[in-house]
Amino acid sequence: MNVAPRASAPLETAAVVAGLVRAYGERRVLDHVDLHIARGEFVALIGRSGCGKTTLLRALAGLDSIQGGRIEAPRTPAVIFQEHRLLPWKSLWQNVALGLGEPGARDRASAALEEVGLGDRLDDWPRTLSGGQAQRVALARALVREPTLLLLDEPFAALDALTRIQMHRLIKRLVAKHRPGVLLVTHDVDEAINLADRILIMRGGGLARDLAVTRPIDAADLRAELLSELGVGVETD
Ligand SMILES: Nc1ncnc2c1ncn2[C@@H]1O[C@H](COP(=O)(O)OP(=O)(O)OP(=O)(O)O)[C@@H](O)[C@H]1O
Repeated sequence: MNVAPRASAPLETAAVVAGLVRAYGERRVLDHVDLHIARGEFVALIGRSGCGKTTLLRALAGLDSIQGGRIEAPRTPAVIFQEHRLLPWKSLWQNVALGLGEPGARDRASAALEEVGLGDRLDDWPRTLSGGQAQRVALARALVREPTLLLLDEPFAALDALTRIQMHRLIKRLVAKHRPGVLLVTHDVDEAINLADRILIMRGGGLARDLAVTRPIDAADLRAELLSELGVGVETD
């Protein structure tokens, strides 16, 4: 029997959010938010301080209750925060292997640490790491479980500019390889432009804009558009 090939493979879903409501008392921070993230897609979420970015990320992570709507993700999402959140009393490989279970946990942790360039530091302690190295371990710990959804809450914000560039390259490479869907919360417009396939602008309890980033891009134009959307404007002197 001949089976006709499908014209285009359907996008594998990393997360679906429909009609999401998150409220503190009477105040709705998220007011009917809809969002779809596909596997392998890198989505950046930007918006003014206090608009609800972290609230959306925490709801997706299952860390907070929601007051309406639904969130579907095929597997438990992995989350990386601004601080590394490594356990100081566990070695690097033990941090990465947390919850993996035997057998093979050390080997899997070792391979994950190798991927982030720390394969020679397995038995070291978190306190011996720089900020950038600690975030690499957090990345290894997130990816070792092959999550279908990776949630990033400003993980590069506390790093110096050069380390941030290195981390951008690393995460781009690892996302292309492991293909989780990614939601990155960031204040940094240039970071969003550099990393994302789509940039969402959050405003007034919802996603006000959904901009596809098609490369090659005119970064200056996109930057100006994003700044204008964020109500910052561009200096002209
Ligand atoms: N536990 C809480 N109780 C009451 N209000 C809260 C709570 N957590 C957050 N909020 C409010 O919800 C709104 C959204 O907060 P959220 O942290 O999601 O914003 P954000 O966009 O991530 O901000 P920032 O960019 O400054 O990190 C803010 O007005 C905040 O004051």
